[in-house]
Amino acid sequence: MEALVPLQTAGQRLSVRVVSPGSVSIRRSVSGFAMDKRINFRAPSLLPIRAQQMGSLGVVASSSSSSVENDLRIKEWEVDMYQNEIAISQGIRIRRKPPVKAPLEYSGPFELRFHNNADSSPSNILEEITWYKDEEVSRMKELNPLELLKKAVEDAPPTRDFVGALRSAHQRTGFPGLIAEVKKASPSRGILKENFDPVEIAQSYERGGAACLSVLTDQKYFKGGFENLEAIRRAGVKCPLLCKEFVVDPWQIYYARTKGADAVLLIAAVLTDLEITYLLGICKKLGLAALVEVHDESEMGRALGIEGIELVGINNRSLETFEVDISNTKKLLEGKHGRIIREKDMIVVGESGLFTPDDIAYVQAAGVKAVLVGESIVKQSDPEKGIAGLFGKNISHT
Ligand SMILES: O=P(O)(O)OC[C@@H](O)[C@@H](O)c1c[nH]c2ccccc12
Repeated sequence: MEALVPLQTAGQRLSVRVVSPGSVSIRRSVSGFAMDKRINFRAPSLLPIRAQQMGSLGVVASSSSSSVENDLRIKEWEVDMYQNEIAISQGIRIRRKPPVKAPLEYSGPFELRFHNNADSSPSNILEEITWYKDEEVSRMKELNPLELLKKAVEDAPPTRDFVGALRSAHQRTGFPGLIAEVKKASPSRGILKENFDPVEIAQSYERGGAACLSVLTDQKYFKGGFENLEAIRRAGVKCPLLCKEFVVDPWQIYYARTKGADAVLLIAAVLTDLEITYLLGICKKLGLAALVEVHDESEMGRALGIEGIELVGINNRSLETFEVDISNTKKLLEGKHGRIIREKDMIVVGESGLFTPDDIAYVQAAGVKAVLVGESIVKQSDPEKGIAGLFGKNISHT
């Protein structure tokens, strides 16, 4: 992807280059010296339009470099503001970056609006994680450029069938297929397991009859890591693996694929419909399944309107308040939404707060064909037995 927009202004040259689906690099050359600036975009598929908008700089740029820089800042800021507007119109409360005041001399469509949303501390934990992720991903991208990841993906072994594994476990056991989570800690519960050996836990889950595994890769808030995903895959575990991450950029999907993931999580509270559609396309191209996670009616409605979703997760925990209520799964599967899900034969995953055979029976009666469980099984000294305890029955293959 090399969309080039060369702009000639007095004494200097600007060019905009698309470096990855989510970012462009702007190069300013003045008398032989080049300076690069990277801008990340919220809605990557809007990129060609954005690049054209950048083109208008050619008209507004003057010979003074500080004014060119300010024009750039204004464009960058406006792009963020447009993207926030789209998110707000879809009922998304999570802001993807800390709000920034309008650049100097700004006049335009957002003139009267920026102070409404100018609180610069995150409103909840999900927003905090999202803001941190944005920075973290920018750093990681520098170390692992997309071009290299794309090459690595070409040589990567094929992915395993995540959805198929859930369906066949459901058929084999008569219970919802289990996605067992390798989880050391969480912001709401603190450390769940002190002597945490991800490979041992994964193998124990597999022996216990888990259909798939979920591996938390977020380091800062969940004490996870991509090295856990890699190690579990390398240890010969056969269950398909879900990379449990806060995806805000397409680059993360390529990265997950190179680290051994078979599926990724997409959180509807953070991503716009267009982003979900775009990221689903990348997953498909890379042979990955996508678990689209919703928490309320509005997110469920959005997810059902997006073409090509096979797996919907209903999180019983609010990532904004940490409140857990397993009746959320039932509530979101009643009425129209439940009907659409049955018609489309989608798999719904009941997520979080499941501890007992009664809990499993409750969400199964509500209509889920799979469950995602962390705390209640990871905490057991023998996670394999933890699974039998959770279902009230041994569900292993033997
Ligand atoms: O440990 P629990 O309550 O069984 O929950 C597991 C899983 O659902 C939870 O970890 C989870 C669901 N969605 C997420 C998104 C990000 C991080 C973590 C999660």
